[in-house]
Amino acid sequence: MDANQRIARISAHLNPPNLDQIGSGSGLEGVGCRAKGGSPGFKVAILGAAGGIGQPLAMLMKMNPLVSLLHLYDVANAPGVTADISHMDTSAIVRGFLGQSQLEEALTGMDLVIIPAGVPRKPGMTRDDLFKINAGIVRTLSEAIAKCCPKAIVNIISNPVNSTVPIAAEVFKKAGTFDPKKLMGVTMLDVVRANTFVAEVMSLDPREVDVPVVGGHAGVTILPLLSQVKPPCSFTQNEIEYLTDRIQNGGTEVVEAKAGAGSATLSMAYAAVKFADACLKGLRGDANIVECAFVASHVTELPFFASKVRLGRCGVDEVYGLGPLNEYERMGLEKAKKELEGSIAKGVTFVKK
Ligand SMILES: NC(=O)C1=CN([C@@H]2O[C@H](COP(=O)(O)OP(=O)(O)OC[C@H]3O[C@@H](n4cnc5c(N)ncnc54)[C@H](O)[C@@H]3O)[C@@H](O)[C@H]2O)C=CC1
Ligand SMILES: O=C([O-])CC(=O)C(=O)O
Repeated sequence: MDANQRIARISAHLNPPNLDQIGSGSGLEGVGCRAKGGSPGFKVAILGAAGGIGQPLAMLMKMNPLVSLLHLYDVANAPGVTADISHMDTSAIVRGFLGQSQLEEALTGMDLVIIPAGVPRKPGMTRDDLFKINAGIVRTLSEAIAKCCPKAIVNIISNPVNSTVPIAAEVFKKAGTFDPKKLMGVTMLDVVRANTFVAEVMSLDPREVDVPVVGGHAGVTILPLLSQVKPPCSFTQNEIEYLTDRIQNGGTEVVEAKAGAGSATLSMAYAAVKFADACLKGLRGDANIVECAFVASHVTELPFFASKVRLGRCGVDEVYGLGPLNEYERMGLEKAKKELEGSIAKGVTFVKK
C-alpha cells in the first residue's frame, strides 16, 4: 500500500459512517481492511440495541471473546451506537442495522438473538401495563426471527416476560419453527438481585451465593427458593419475608428511584450478558452450564415456567424440577401459578386472535 492509499484508508475511517455502511457491514470493506469477521465464535444480534439496556449490553457483548460478529438493530440511533462500540479494540466485528427494512439482514445467520426492544415502566405502572406496546414489537421481531434465523437461540428481555415469551412461542408455532429448547425468557436479573440481597443479609460475597428463583418475572410470580440457597443459609422468618419482598419488588425499587427515567438498565445488561454468555458456553459444548430461565416447561401444569435449566449445544438440554419446597414456598408457588396462568394466556391469545 502506498502513502496515498494509506491516507485514503485513514480518512475513510474518520468519515462518519453513513447508513449504507451501517446497513451493509462494518464499513471495513470500503477501505480494503484485512479483517474479514471470520474469527471463530458466535454470531449474536441485539434487537433494541440503542436503548437503555441495549447500549451497555452491546458494549459488554463486544467484550465477550465468544462473540465473533455482533449485529446491533434498532428503530432509532443504531448508527451512532454502532460507530461508537465498533471502536473498542476487542475481536468481535460490529455491524449496525436501522429500521424494519434492515431487520432481516440483521438476523440472517445469527446463533443467538437477544431482545431488549420495547418500552420500560414508569412509576405506578405494572409490567403488564407494557403489554399494549411491547406485545406487538415482540410479535414483529419474532416473525422475522422465524423467517431469517429459525434455529437461533432467542433470549427475551422485553416485558412483560411472562407474556412476551408465550407470544414468541405462538409466532414460532404458526411459522412451524418452534423449538422449545431455543426460546428463553431472561429472568437472570431476579437471580442477580437475590444473590446480592442474600449476600448483604448474611455478610457473604455475592459471587459465592446462588439463589434459585423460579416462576416468572413479575411481582408474586418471582419466587426465590431461599430454602435452597447455596451455601446453605438459615434465615429467620423476618429475613425470609424481607428478602422475598425485596427480590419480588427489585424492579419497582429501581423504577421508583429513576423517577420516570425508565427501569433497570445497567444491572439488566449485566444480567443479560451473564445469561447470554451461559447460552454461548452451552452452544460451545461446555458441561454443566446451569442457570434459571423462563422456558417451555413440564415442571408445573403451566406451559411456561422459570426454573433452573441446563444449557447445551441445542439450547435448553434439561429443565430441572423445583426440588423440595417449604410451606412458605409452596404458598408462594400457588400465588405465582395463579398470576402466571393469566399472563401466559394473554400472550397466547394475542397471537391467536
Ligand atoms: N427481563 C428483565 O429482567 C427486564 C426487562 N426489562 C424490559 O426491557 C425493555 C427495554 O428496556 P429499556 O432498554 O430500559 O428501554 P429503552 O426505551 O431505553 O430502550 C428500548 C429500545 O427499544 C427500541 N425499540 C422500540 N421498538 C422497537 C422495535 N420495533 N424494534 C427494535 N427496537 C425497538 C427503542 O428504539 C429503544 O432503543 C422494557 O420492556 C423493559 O421493561 C427491563 C429490565 C429488566
Ligand atoms: O421492573 C421493571 O419494569 C423492569 C424489570 O423487569 C426489572 O427491573 O426487573
